[in-house]
Amino acid sequence: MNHSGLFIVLEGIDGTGKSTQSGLLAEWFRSQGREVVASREPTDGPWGAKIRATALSGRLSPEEELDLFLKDRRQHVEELIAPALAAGKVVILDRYYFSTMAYQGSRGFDPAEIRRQNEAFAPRPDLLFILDLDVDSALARIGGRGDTANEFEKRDSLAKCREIFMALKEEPFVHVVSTDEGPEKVQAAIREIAAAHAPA
Ligand SMILES: Nc1ncnc2c1ncn2[C@@H]1O[C@H](COP(=O)(O)OP(=O)(O)OP(=O)(O)O)[C@@H](O)[C@H]1O
Ligand SMILES: Cc1cn([C@H]2C[C@H](O)[C@@H](COP(=O)(O)O)O2)c(=O)[nH]c1=O
Repeated sequence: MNHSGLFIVLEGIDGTGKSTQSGLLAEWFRSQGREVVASREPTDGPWGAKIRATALSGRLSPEEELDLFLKDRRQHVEELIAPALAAGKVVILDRYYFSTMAYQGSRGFDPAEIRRQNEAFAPRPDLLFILDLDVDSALARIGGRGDTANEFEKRDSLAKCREIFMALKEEPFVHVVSTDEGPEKVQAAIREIAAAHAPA
């Protein structure tokens, strides 16, 4: 999909700092005078809400879960992402179909097939930041946030998710950023890469 906007996605296992960094990045682009649409997946729409409920009540079957994420994303692309990019805005997502590759891939689906299914309707981002942190540190941060690990945040599953994310690292639009250091340092690294790609 050709567009005049800038499409940035942040990915990584739970607790790596995606929400923190996407908020800071949106703030920075707005300070540069850019119009920004920041969003997340699962979305706050009907399908996304259904998915979020299962984080506490217990996960659906892998097939049902994948179906809901695809339904949520189709609505997200149609109603928010595609129109914003067409209008030349900066779109910043906290998770996208790479999370589907990782989390539903860790439940037995082929990540490459998930990617093919999604890229049939979901535009590939201009920049993908994979925030990387070891699983135990990520789980500790979830605890530090005041949350207890939910049904999506089991240690062994997150380790598999991390592997699937890292398998993307050689692709030209992918940038792996360790979040071992403080939020400000991580954001400085992200902004340096984003600035080099932001159209004048
Ligand atoms: N670089 C960092 N160093 C230390 N703590 C951090 C860093 N970035 C974020 N945190 C803290 O770690 C916790 C998790 O951060 P955040 O919620 O942004 O992660 P996330 O990747 O969006 O998690 P989830 O996928 O579970 O929503 C928060 O308490 C946040 O304040
Ligand atoms: C987009 C997407 C997300 N997930 C999982 C990953 C998370 O554990 C939960 C909720 O996301 P949040 O970042 O904690 O808000 O959903 C998934 O399994 N598949 C996906 O496609």
